[in-house]
Amino acid sequence: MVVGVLALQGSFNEHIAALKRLGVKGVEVRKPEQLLNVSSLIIPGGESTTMAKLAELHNLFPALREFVQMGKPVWGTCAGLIFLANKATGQKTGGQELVGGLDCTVHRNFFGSQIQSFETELPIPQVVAKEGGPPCFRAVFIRAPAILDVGPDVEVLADIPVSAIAIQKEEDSTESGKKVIVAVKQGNLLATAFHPELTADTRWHSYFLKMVPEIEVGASAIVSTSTTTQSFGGRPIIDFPIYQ
Ligand SMILES: NC(=O)CC[C@H](N)C(=O)O
Repeated sequence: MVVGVLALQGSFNEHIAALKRLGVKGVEVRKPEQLLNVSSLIIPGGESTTMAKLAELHNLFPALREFVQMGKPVWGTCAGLIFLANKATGQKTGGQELVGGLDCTVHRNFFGSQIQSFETELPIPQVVAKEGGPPCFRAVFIRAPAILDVGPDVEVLADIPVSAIAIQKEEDSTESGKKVIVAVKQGNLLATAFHPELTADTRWHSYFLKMVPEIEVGASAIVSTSTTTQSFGGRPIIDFPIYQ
């Protein structure tokens, strides 16, 4: 079986390239019927409201919801996390359609706009326990969401302290100094507020593939990640043409 990558907008090519490094074929999914041919699905980062409008246009939401409810492994990165959340705050006027299934509330742009994008080293023991390698992962946050609360069946894989800069909207109940959740797993669902596909470390993709029974995964390749960053007030800012 092959892994589907929702290819409406955003970083779907980067996910396909990461899967290829693991010897797994990723196929672009744009139509509901294409979901019949894949064993699992990655919903990439991008612009979630644009992706939602395109998904509506292609009548994808009913099929995506059925795919999740069938227990098929689905991994949402950034905008993909927003897609999977049962509830999203900080939406644009008029809101956006969600696939749902992940028992959490996500703030769509918790860390702010493009200029507040950043990267950091995140310790993620549950993934290291399965994949080995260094204890930390390079986490690339681009106009990133954050998970404000989770239900009882959601396993928190990573969280980070909230700096004052990160609090963008008065409705955020999270005061500076508290933590927000940025990676979770709930049964067949995996979600990260950051972009492993934008680094050369394929351990996240290998971890996800181990959730897919039909797929044999080779050893994950850990290549030192060197994202192009420039510092801005001490916070490395990601300069990713893909998101400009
Ligand atoms: N890098 C991303 O996927 C950004 C997602 C963005 N917060 C949005 O809602 O569109």
